[in-house]
Amino acid sequence: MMILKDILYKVGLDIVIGSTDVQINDIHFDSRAVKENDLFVAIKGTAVDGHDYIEKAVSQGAKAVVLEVMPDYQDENVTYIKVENAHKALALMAANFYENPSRQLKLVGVTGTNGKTTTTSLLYQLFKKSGFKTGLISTVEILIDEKVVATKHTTPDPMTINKHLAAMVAIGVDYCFMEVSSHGIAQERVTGLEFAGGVFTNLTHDHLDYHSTFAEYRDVKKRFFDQLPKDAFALTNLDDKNGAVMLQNTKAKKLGYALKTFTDYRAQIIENQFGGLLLKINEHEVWSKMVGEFNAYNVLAIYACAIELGLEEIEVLEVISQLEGVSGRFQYFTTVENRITAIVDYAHTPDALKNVLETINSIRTRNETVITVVGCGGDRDTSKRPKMAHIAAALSDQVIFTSDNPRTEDPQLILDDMEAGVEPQDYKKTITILDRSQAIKAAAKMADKNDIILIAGKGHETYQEINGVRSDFDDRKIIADILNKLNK
Ligand SMILES: CC(=O)N[C@H]1[C@@H](OP(=O)(O)OP(=O)(O)OC[C@H]2O[C@@H](n3ccc(=O)[nH]c3=O)[C@H](O)[C@@H]2O)O[C@H](CO)[C@@H](O)[C@@H]1O[C@H](C)C(=O)N[C@@H](C)C(=O)N[C@H](CCC(=O)O)C(=O)O
Ligand SMILES: Nc1ncnc2c1ncn2[C@@H]1O[C@H](COP(=O)(O)OP(=O)(O)OP(=O)(O)O)[C@@H](O)[C@H]1O
Ligand SMILES: N[C@H](CCC[C@H](N)C(=O)O)C(=O)O
Ligand SMILES: [Mg+2]
Repeated sequence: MMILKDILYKVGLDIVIGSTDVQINDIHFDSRAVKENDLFVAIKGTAVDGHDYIEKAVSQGAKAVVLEVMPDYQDENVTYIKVENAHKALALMAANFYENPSRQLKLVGVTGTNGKTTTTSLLYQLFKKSGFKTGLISTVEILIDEKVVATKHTTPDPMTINKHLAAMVAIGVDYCFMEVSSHGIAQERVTGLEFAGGVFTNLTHDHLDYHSTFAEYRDVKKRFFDQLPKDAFALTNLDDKNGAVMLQNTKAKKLGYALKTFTDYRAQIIENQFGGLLLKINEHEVWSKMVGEFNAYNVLAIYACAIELGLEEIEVLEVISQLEGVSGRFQYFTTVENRITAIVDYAHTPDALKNVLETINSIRTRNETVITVVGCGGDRDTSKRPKMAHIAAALSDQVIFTSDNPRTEDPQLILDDMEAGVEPQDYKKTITILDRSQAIKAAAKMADKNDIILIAGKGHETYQEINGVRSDFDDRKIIADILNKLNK
């Protein structure tokens, strides 16, 4: 409960009709959740306009409404507040409502197309192992130190973020690592949070349905760094074409990390095998269980971040060698009988798929066959479909195209979009099997002694969404069961 006036602190108000001296129980941006004495925020969304639900929210007991356009009909018992940007207002009000928890711990945001979950989860593990109470807000889960909370978004809405940050503060969490998605920045989900640091991983093709051009996608990511305070650090990957752009206008301390460019934090790959990476960071050799060149970037980023947050170099390097891989990211096992390796990876962008397949190709020791099972999500960027199919076919020996959360789309049409990207010389390598478990089964049947099966796109996910309905589905369980049944 909080007085409306206090909730509105620092929210620029255009027009106020009614009193701001009223008690507010809770804040909602969905009319369906509004109860007696709540505040409703009307948001113009991508599907509908929250302004159409103002009367409904009021009829359910809303005491105040924050909006961008004043309605013709106004209830005299309700306070109406017009703001310029309701997304921004919601974020600032959420921070006020939970008493600005981000200021009471050290919050670090990680943005970029790929590597956010990996980097934040490794940072969480690193700080836990170094003895701190730690928080994590990620695609896979939210962790309030050791308490696990399920999540549906990479970057949740501002009420959810602030609620969980407040729960972290309440139990004495010192550091929280969170993923900052481009949707999150564009929709102001992270506005009003005080960050101690920001990290940029990389920028490649994704979400070009939502951000209409690559330049727009890049500029949204940059906005996160533009908003960092002076005493924060801004750490960027200088081997990425857009790495330097992120720091152009930031007030924060500018830092770089790279394998190929001379900058503040540098690493060298000495060995890259299935068992992990041997890296040289600052003249020290460090072993990591993470696999592939792309993970060398993730490891270097967490090292730099830990140093910037004041941890001791030698201790950090020691802990890095103990860190485990992240759920559904290059998660693999090998069968006992025929030494078939099955890898489940969350590669759902062209660049991620290319990295994972190049990693597999560079570290396979014999002439094993690489069999890839991959699909593309429905109701998401259609332009990445042919690109992902092209990469899968070019870099594998056999490919099975299949479904990955078709959502409301016709699964066959998604596969048609994908197939259009396959080069004629690769046609004979590819087949399509709509049903994902059948596709995985076919891959398992094809696999011979020492072969490698990559199952890409779903990683940690435990569902398959078809026609808007989610059913239980876990790539890891399915491949393990089938290989077991086939006695491979
Ligand atoms: C495209 C997108 O990002 N949509 C997000 C957005 O919803 P929206 O703007 O589309 O909302 P809308 O349905 O048009 O409704 C507008 C407003 O009317 C309200 N409403 C609606 C109906 C009603 O009866 N009453 C009512 O008040 C809604 O609550 C909303 O406030 O704001 C909602 C609240 O924060 C999000 O849940 C929703 O995420 C949807 C479900 C989604 O799928 N988002 C994905 C694309 C996403 O956000 N992904 C990113 C990045 C993923 C990654 O690459 O890692 C993420 O951070 O997860
Ligand atoms: N630093 C990196 N550079 C390029 N590719 C990476 C990197 N780290 C991980 N990947 C690849 O991208 C996939 C997704 O990784 P991760 O889940 O860490 O990314 P994310 O940014 O959190 O993705 P999302 O946008 O879905 O939240 C991995 O499974 C791997 O294939
Ligand atoms: N956070 C990403 C994840 C995609 C994962 C893939 N399995 C899919 O469903 O498309 C998105 O919403 O675009
Ligand atoms: Mg993620």
